[in-house]
Amino acid sequence: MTPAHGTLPIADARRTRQELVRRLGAHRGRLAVSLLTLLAGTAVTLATPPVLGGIVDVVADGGGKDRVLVLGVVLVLVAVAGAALAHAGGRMLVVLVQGVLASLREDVFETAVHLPAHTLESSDSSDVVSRVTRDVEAVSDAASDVLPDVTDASFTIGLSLVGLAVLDFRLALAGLVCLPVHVLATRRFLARSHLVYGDVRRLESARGQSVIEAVHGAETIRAYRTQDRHLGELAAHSELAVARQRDGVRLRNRFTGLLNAAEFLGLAAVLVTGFALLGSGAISVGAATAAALYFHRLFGPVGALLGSLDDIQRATAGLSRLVGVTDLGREGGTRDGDDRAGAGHGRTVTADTRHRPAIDVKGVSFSYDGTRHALRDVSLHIPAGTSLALVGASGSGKSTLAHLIAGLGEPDRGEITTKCAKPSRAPSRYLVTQEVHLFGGTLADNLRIARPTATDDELRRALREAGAGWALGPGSGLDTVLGAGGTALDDGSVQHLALARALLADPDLVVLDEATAQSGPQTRTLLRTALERVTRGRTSVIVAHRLEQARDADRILILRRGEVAEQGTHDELLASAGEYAALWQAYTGTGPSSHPHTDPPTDPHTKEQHP
Ligand SMILES: Nc1ncnc2c1ncn2[C@@H]1O[C@H](COP(=O)(O)OP(=O)(O)OP(=O)(O)O)[C@@H](O)[C@H]1O
Repeated sequence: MTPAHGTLPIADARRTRQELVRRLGAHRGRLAVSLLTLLAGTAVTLATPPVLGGIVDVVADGGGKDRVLVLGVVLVLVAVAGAALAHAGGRMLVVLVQGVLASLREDVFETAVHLPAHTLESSDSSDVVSRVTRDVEAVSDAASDVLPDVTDASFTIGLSLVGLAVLDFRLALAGLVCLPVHVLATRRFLARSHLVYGDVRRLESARGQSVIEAVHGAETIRAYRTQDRHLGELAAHSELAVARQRDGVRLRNRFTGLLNAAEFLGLAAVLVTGFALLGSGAISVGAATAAALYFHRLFGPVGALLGSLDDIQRATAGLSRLVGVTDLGREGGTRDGDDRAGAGHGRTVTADTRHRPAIDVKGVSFSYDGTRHALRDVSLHIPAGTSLALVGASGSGKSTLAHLIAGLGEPDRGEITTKCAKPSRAPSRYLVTQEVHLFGGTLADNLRIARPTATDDELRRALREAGAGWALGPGSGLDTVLGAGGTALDDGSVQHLALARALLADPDLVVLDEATAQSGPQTRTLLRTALERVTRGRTSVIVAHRLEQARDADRILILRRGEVAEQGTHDELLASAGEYAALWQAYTGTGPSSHPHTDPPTDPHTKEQHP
């Protein structure tokens, strides 16, 4: 019953860059040292071509062996120093970037683990899995294998061109002949590979989703004998993914071919220019040799740089997907009653009622399948700090509306806005549903999911206020182990714990969907008190399962087939003698009254079919 569709968000290029700069900026000192070390390594090796050119000149002039020997020793020293500096700089850079990535990875895991169950459910589970595995891997591999090479290659290219220009600017110009081909090939490659790699990742995700669905639903698939259909779907997804991967390989081969052509063109231009300059006496044979060597030195780095582009593209795509997840946690907004969004960001304990939002729902329509409306043109207003009860037959759209207000999903039409008196931060939202997860661990662990910093006293207070004082009685306590292998709790008790979590989370907006559906008559009064405690002073939306919950709310909205049938206070609605008044009469058996003297025997809902 979740209105959200689609996959998890992906950060745009600007936001991804911003996040990268922010994370790297925190280590700018170390970053500068590693880059300077790499630059120094490249600068040292710049001496190689002129020294080799010097050897050529010495030999051509018939110079002594000693000078050749000295130049030979210089060559060795240059090579050793260059390699040592490149190694040290590269290592420093990798260690730094891996550290930054480790913290990003932790944030992604943290956010993913604490995402509201409904957000996870509404996205393909393989999307989440592929982000925390393949995307993290792609970025991490690029950081270790590609980044040092790319940095080194960039420095080598820049400094080699400077070296060429120092020998003779005409040689540098000749070398630049290959530039237009490089630029054109690269632009074409980047424009297309971006799409192709995006598609490949999406198709791989879809293929993963088919596998996960088939595994999860194996029993059902067997029972309905739909193995062939599922295998067919899986094969179709695989074929699409492989076809797109093939497009990627083709694109890359074409790109590499163009790069090679450009390099040979450039080398030919440098050799011809060197020959001409030598003929006019402008440069020596040694200088012409050095120029050819400088240009030849570019082959490797340019190839490495451009050849890494697809790794960089892949890593950038992965990074955008990772930042998309961490941004979800940063928004800190919606969290499920059973799940806490990322620790450290989001959850706010506030006694400041100015953060309680007023909610405006304007002309909201929503459909799960694009044909039947679950909600149609719903408008309502919830003043800050007040409660609204949603009443209606089963299937009338209560849960859909409640989930949309909780921020899970976007309406197809219309808008839902929140406004608070102190708009310094987004109001925190909390959704309590019937599906309450208990994690393996102690009672205290299970409560601290809602507020990790809560003291034992705060946990006890929350339990008492949520009507779960039994959890502190003899034989129980905060250290009681719950979940598999521990104490089993009945559904009603679990609901009490869910409400205790809501109290600990102390949200500005609380949405209670079926929060008390499990209660038997004995616990009903306790839960009613707990519910009153959770909603008191907070903006709250309650999917009312019993009409006394509606009576306790500040306002009531009756939904019929996804549309608003009536809304008002309990007394107003009784006075208007409409649908709510009729329900109330049937519910209490007392006729119009604001003081029912019996607990209603049954849930007043009947199943409703939408047109
Ligand atoms: N995940 C879903 N996919 C498709 N249709 C859905 C989904 N969840 C609900 N619906 C449909 O949307 C309509 C509104 O459902 P919704 O659950 O919001 O009603 P409700 O009033 O909360 O019902 P209940 O009291 O039984 O929970 C119904 O027709 C229902 O069948």
